[in-house]
Amino acid sequence: MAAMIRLFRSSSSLISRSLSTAAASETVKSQSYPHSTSVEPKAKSVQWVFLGCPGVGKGTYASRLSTLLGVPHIATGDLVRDELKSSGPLSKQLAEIVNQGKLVSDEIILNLLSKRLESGEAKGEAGFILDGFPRTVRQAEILTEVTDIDLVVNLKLPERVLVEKCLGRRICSECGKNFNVASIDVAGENGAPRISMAPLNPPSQCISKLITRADDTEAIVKERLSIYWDKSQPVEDFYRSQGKLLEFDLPGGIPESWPKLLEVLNLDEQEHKLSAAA
Ligand SMILES: Nc1ncnc2c1ncn2[C@@H]1O[C@H](COP(=O)(O)OP(=O)(O)O)[C@@H](O)[C@H]1O
Repeated sequence: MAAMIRLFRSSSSLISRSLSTAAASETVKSQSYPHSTSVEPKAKSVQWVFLGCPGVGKGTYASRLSTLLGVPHIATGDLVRDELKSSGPLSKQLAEIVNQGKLVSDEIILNLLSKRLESGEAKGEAGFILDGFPRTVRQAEILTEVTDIDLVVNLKLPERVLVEKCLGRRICSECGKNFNVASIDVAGENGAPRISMAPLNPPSQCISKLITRADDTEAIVKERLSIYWDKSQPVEDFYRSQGKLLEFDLPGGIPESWPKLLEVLNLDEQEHKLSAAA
């Protein structure tokens, strides 16, 4: 136990050093979130967290917002998968955990995140959109100890849609882009609206190179969902009680959801300006 605490301490102090540098740059403060926003993207560096079940689209929307706001999108799932691809000593140990849909230890995640933040700091990165972290209340507490989070966006979809989306997910092994071959049309239950999502098909040059994540099988997706309800949903309550949680029910696929998300974040004007300038 003492060894574990020492490891947490050293990991959090690493994170602390990296994050406090990011925080030293001008940061959007939380007073206007989650009810109304007045962000001036690019001019300020946000420190946001994306929460949501496996398959909800955290990576998609966090990545789009990171481009719009000029801050790095840091996904701990990607850090874990990069480590898995390497031949490092951690790789075999991680494969067993991840392929069963279980959570990696806080110690490993904090080390991977610290390394990523340090390399970003060296490149002059400021702010961040975190995706997949924090995933436990303990991780959220550690994050609170080391920096201020401005806003936590909680993306939501019905469970049936989540499973179908995970099973339809494909990645091009060459260009790394994500696609989804699922054609989703789920009737609304208990007064919720119907949800339809057209497939996001790959271009012809990617078709022969598509791969599926080893943890995107039906049994493992269900295991990941049950771990989410058990370990990660309390993180929603953690941030809700701090008034930082912005709940966002996705109305459909990217064409329907992206403009609505920009609207609730008060970023729609900004996107118009950017697309007009492009
Ligand atoms: N913050 C974290 N804590 C523990 N394990 C994590 C964390 N982030 C990622 N992982 C590991 O990496 C896997 C893939 O993460 P991610 O791509 O975020 O998955 P999901 O699609 O389930 O949201 C997780 O199932 C887990 O094993």
